Amino acid sequence: MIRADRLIKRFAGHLAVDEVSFQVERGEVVAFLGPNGAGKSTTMRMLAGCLEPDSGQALIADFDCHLNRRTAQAHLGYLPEGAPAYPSMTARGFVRFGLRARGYSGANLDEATRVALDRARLGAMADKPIGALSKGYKRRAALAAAIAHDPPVLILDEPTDGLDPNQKDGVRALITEMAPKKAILISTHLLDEVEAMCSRAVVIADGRIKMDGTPAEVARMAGGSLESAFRVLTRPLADPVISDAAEPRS
Ligand SMILES: Nc1ncnc2c1ncn2[C@@H]1O[C@H](COP(=O)(O)OP(=O)(O)OP(=O)(O)O)[C@@H](O)[C@H]1O
Repeated sequence: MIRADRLIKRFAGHLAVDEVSFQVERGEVVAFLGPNGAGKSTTMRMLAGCLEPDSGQALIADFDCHLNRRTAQAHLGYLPEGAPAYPSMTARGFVRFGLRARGYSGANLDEATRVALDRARLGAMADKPIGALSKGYKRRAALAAAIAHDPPVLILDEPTDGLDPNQKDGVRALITEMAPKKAILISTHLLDEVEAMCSRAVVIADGRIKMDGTPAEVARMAGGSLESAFRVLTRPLADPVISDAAEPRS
């Protein structure tokens, strides 16, 4: 359902994404892991059809994200980094706006809006301007808009960023609930999140894929802990190599 095939992206000569390839099938929740600046958001933006790759192909539900962008995006819910871009709109208005653009109207529009706001737990905040919401509620407004049309593919860039622990649990539960019918790619820096809800982890550093496996397989390559594996796999090239790969850096 999601396919990155040798994606390459340069910014002013800097190679941000370097021949990245992986796939996500229906029923999978795949974690996209990597240090700051590794190339996660850039890859996700290319998969979402928001950024053109220099070369390689991004496919959503077998549709090319650039040659066939509108059809690909019809199958996709994308939560970008940060907050929705319309601070004077309410969260409800923002969700309705997105649904209308996708052709929803009348009772279907009302029902899809109600379900999305409910699933993202907006509560009374649904009718306040987005600009007046806290960071966590802004994030939830964006999440509601991403899932409102019940797409088969979700690309969620740090979906729990800015949420308090209870709300993090709520979003994880929502992702787990949606997982059987969807292909879901999430980026996160929270390794407990990966163990709690992801069936696979793709690790990226310096724009290149370092490992693609189940969380247990990734953890096993460095003594059984995801944190140690993350450190070993994403260690800057200039760092000295530790003789025992099973030991995390201090
Ligand atoms: N629009 C842009 N113009 C120039 N450089 C960019 C642009 N977007 C990203 N980059 C660079 O590309 C590299 C990858 O950035 P990206 O945002 O994809 O990383 P990331 O893995 O999502 O990081 P983080 O975990 O901090 O969100 C970085 O070096 C970043 O500075």
